[in-house]
Amino acid sequence: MEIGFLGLGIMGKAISVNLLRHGFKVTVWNRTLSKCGELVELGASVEETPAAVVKKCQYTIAMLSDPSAALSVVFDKGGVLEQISSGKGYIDMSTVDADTASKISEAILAKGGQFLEAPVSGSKKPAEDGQLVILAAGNEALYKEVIPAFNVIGKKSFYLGQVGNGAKMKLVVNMIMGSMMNAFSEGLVLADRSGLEPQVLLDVLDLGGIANPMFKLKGPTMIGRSYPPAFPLKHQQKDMRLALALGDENAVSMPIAAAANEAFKKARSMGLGDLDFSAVHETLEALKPPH
Ligand SMILES: NC(=O)C1=CN([C@@H]2O[C@H](COP(=O)(O)OP(=O)(O)OC[C@H]3O[C@@H](n4cnc5c(N)ncnc54)[C@H](OP(=O)(O)O)[C@@H]3O)[C@@H](O)[C@H]2O)C=CC1
Ligand SMILES: O=CC(=O)O
Repeated sequence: MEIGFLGLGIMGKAISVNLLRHGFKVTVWNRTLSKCGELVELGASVEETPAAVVKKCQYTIAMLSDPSAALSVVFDKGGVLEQISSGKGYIDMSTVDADTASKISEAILAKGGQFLEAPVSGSKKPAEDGQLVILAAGNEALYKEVIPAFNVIGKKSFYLGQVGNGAKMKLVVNMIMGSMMNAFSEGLVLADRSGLEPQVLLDVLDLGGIANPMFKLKGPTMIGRSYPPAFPLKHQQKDMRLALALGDENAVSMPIAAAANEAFKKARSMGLGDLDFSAVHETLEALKPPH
């Protein structure tokens, strides 16, 4: 199966490499074209525009930073819409809101193409290992056609029905994750400031009912105040913002998510947006050196 791939950031690169390793032919494009070099060394082809990728491939996957990037790659000059047509499928794995997914879907359908939104849960390492959770919605026939690729990309795919449901599910999951990260961070500081050993807190948490892979993975680096980006903080804040907007639309009060969003915004204002989202830890006053 020949797959086009648009967007070679942390996730797009890991997914494309994984597809190549499993024998898929992959043609890539990235806004900063120089980032395609590493993929070419691994056997990928490269094209100079999203339109050229879509022209070449029956199926094209996108993995882009946010709604504005996802829209730009479809609608701008040299974009997906210029070449999408009957018999071609476009699969957007970016985390966006339901309105953005619907706008893209309508435009692709108007040109005779097929559309699937397929945001993913899981970060850099699960992407490298083909262990993502895929939250697909839209054209069910296209979903079935691309299952061989989804089986390589993820450990489980969900088909969630109409376009928008994938985006909503992803935003709900990341709203919970962002809130958890803030509670975890406060707990690490509280343990430290009250005279406990944070590493022992991690051991206790890991044996109890709230043990989870995120605490296990991020805890040690947070204690060391090191935040190499797996999931950039600016994207987590974007997801909190979009989840809060979904809450507004549905009159769902989310005070905990709102507070978490403020913490991520504060982290961005401190210049931490490109670090891992666990860097929200640095916003806590207690971590700052005394004056
Ligand atoms: N990292 C993670 O753990 C996870 C991320 N996600 C989601 O996946 C998506 C990608 O995340 P990630 O790979 O981490 O992000 P990165 O910031 O590493 O990569 C973003 C990608 O989007 C491209 N891009 C940004 N703006 C534009 C634009 N205006 N036009 C065209 N391309 C653009 C970038 O191109 P360029 O190289 O030129 O800047 C790059 O290829 C996001 O929606 C994120 O929320 C979902 C699950 C996990
Ligand atoms: O969107 C991020 C993730 O870890 O999932």
